[in-house]
Amino acid sequence: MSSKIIQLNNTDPSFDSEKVTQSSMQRPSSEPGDQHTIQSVPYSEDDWQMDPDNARNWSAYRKWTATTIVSLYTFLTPFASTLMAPGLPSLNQKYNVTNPTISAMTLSVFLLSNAIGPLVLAPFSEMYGRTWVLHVANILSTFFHLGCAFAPNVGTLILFRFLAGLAGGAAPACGAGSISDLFSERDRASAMALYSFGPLIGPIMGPIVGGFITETIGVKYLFIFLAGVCGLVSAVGIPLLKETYGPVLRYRKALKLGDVEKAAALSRNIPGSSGEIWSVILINLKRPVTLLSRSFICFILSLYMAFMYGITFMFFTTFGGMSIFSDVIRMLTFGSLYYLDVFGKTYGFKPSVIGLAYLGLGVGFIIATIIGARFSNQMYTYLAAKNDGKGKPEMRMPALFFGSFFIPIGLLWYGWSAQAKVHWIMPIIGSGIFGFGTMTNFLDSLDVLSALAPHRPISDHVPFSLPIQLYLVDAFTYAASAVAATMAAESALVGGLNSATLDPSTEVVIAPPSIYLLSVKASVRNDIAVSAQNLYPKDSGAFTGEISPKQLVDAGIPWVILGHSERRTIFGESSEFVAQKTRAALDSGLKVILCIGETLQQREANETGAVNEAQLKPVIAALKPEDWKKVVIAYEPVWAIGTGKVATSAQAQETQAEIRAFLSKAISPAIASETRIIYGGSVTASNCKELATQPDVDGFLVGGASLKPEFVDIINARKA
Ligand SMILES: O=C[C@H](O)COP(=O)(O)O
Repeated sequence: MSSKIIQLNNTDPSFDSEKVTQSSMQRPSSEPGDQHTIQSVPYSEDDWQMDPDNARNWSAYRKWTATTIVSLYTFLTPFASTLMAPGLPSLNQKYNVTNPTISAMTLSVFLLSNAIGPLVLAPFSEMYGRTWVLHVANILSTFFHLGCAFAPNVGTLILFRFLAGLAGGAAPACGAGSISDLFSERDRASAMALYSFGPLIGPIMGPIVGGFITETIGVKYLFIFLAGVCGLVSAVGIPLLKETYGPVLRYRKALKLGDVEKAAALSRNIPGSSGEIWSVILINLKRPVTLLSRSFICFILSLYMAFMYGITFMFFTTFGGMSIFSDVIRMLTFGSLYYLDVFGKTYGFKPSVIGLAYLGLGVGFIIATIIGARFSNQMYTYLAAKNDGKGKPEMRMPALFFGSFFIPIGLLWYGWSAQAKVHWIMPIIGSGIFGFGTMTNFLDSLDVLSALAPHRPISDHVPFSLPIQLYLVDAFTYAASAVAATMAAESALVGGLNSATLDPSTEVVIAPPSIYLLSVKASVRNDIAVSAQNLYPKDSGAFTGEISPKQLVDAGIPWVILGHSERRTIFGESSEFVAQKTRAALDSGLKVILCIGETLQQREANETGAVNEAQLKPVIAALKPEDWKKVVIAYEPVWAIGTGKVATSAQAQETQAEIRAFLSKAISPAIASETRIIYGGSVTASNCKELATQPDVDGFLVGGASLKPEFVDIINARKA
């Protein structure tokens, strides 16, 4: 056989959300005999929910202090981005810049790197904790802004702006995750409102403050001022903001208590803990594209939010007084420099007073954060109560509709009153109504995403950037806190495989529990296929809880394992039923890993050959000769599965040669020789090499060892 299949069959419940969840609900996971469950959760989720160190159990004062600091960090990024806009002409003069592209780049390079920053920094935040990523990035920002202030030429200025934008990505990467750490879905809206206030107020305050600084003390002080503000926020933030991220807190707590074993087990819940950091970063970089192209919900929400941000920024530019910044936005949004200067030209406000016209918007934002957030929470609670107390992300939607209603009203009010040149307070009131609708809207769009994905940096809602918004959507794969730990395990496992050097002549198929099929498929490298662990042999009908062959095919899953000994013994599946499933799978175009094998009792009674033949016969009867191209037989002696008692290479070879001989006799010698027969049962890195030398062992079905780094060695068993 030219290739073999190594199949990762995750029967270890540290990767199985259902078992982890059950253990947390029904019994302490340290209960004897629950060895699989306790591997990655040494004390249960229930214990952690009650733990005073869990950020959700902190005092209200501590929680709101943390939220305020996070909001301050989040404010800094858009503030830094727009503060220099009014100073652009002076910067052009200072650095002799005549090329408009280079001039625009000094401003916009920040946005570019700020879009990339969260993709790189988010994995770090989940490995080392959110708080220190925020602190370190802000300290670095301070230096980068100073670099801008003292840049000797425009190239250096662009470089430091790029670096400042990159470091500024920490707040979008960690901010919303911190809020989710601190508040449950039900009482998160007000905190999210405070958190979202920074990103919305930042781009408004930036040009106003920037204009004053440029006019009064000079353009260089824009960056010195920024560095000062960042330094100040660090000075307040470092002592006051403590780590909020659960997996890191639990790990640190175990270390502090000197429980090295528990710490080692908990570290498995932290992505990248096995050193595959770059692979995790790569997955993060790919994930927005994957989700944007494969999830309609993510796509449509991202599109909607991008549209809303576009309208908001177009709206800002009509106030007047931010010449270059307004022009850049206008070019990007209208494609021309069509000019509106409502408060400058229509109402004759001086440039320094135009900034005050933004106060109407600010009032709208504040009312939205108070009333809109409360309305959103009440609506959510009401709908959840009607649904037996179970909240759903969609329950945020009515509040979003409510917010959306005020946006056109505000815009019409603003535009009409300005056009009619009625008193200046009227367009300001219109802007307030618009601000109220926008803020309520942002909160609810983000809450929908947040509810879908509480543990990811999802509401990285720094305005301006579609890539950042798309990144938020990454969180969509992380459905609920109960599975977050196992998802982290998935991420680590897939990350480890993605970064490994694998024998190209080995075909690798991984078979996660069904709940992870799609996410694993989306994140695993292309040369590794994904398999289901079971199916039901009907394409339609009322078979609640079962997965049909057609559903697997529709989901792009090419393989399925059938006849595993646990299906046969625990679920009483007969060989006839396994044959029926095999037929249905092949009819749908799936490939099958067909498990057979004897119990210890049967081996001791010398019935191994007869048992294997009896399990194969119904399948042989159900299949046509050409079907066998799509079938791999996995010989798994039941006594070797999960017991640590691997079959000797001689036992495996002898039995698998017998199976091949039987195929030869029952079907044909050609099919017998072409069909791959793999071995499963306590395969490890230390026994795989010898097993792999056997002529009738064409690969392995690996359970427990597939969850460890040694799985890569098993895949490479035939490599010298
Ligand atoms: O499903 C997996 C196989 O049954 C083998 O499991 P194991 O390698 O943990 O013994």
